[in-house]
Amino acid sequence: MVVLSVPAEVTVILLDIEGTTTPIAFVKDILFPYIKENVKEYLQTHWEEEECQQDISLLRKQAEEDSHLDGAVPIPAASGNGADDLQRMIQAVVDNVCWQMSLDRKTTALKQLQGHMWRAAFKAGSMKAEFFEDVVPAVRKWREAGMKVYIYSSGSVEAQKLLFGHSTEGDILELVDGHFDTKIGHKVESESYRKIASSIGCSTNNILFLTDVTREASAAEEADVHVAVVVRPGNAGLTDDEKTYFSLITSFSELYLPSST
Ligand SMILES: CSCCC(=O)C(=O)COP(=O)(O)O
Ligand SMILES: [Mg+2]
Repeated sequence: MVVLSVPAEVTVILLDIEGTTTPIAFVKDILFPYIKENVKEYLQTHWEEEECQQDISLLRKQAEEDSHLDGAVPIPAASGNGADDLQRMIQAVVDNVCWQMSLDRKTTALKQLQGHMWRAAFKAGSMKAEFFEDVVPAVRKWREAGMKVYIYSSGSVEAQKLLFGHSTEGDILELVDGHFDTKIGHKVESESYRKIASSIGCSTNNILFLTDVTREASAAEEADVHVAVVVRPGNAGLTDDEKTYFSLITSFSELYLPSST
């Protein structure tokens, strides 16, 4: 087995979700189709609720910022003129959400709505989050060795908590010391990692970030964060240069903590 030694200065392990702790297939084949199939009905049922109105305001603001993009879908402001107008607005939000999802966009607006929609499915027990089998044993071991474990995903903090709270391994939320999402900044921007370190109260070089996306790994590395790229079944392939440049692991069990036995 390949072993990757964790530098002695590392005290925090920061984990991506999709493609790192959790199969991309679970996200693409279960989580995302749930949104596409249910978004219209969800909006019709929850339209009057404050949380839903906040989600729509955020989506509308994002749609304005996106107006210069090819194929962008605008969301008109409410005119308050009857049922037809409401149905037109709902359809515009549905089309906007589907357009964003067709590009796998990671906007805070889209991720916030998705998190709110998944809540019902997770709480009803009709959806359970999948984790690779090495994840839970490794995280337990790291914590026993004194490491802090944080999550940084484009999925909203609320969605992250749903996944960890309702997994095929049971409720594993207690294994996580804290969560970050795109509210702190995007994962391909170095500044996000500096803000995460500052929020945890450590230096960036005390963090080891595990992700499947090399652009995220590069951004973290630019901020002086240690990184390893996680290679999992179903993940996007890496170029030869990326394979040479980055430390690669295929399982969390390949990480060796000098402080553990
Ligand atoms: C709580 S994660 C749900 C999956 C998701 O929406 C997503 O965008 C995953 O992105 P990641 O940053 O974890 O690769
Ligand atoms: Mg990922």
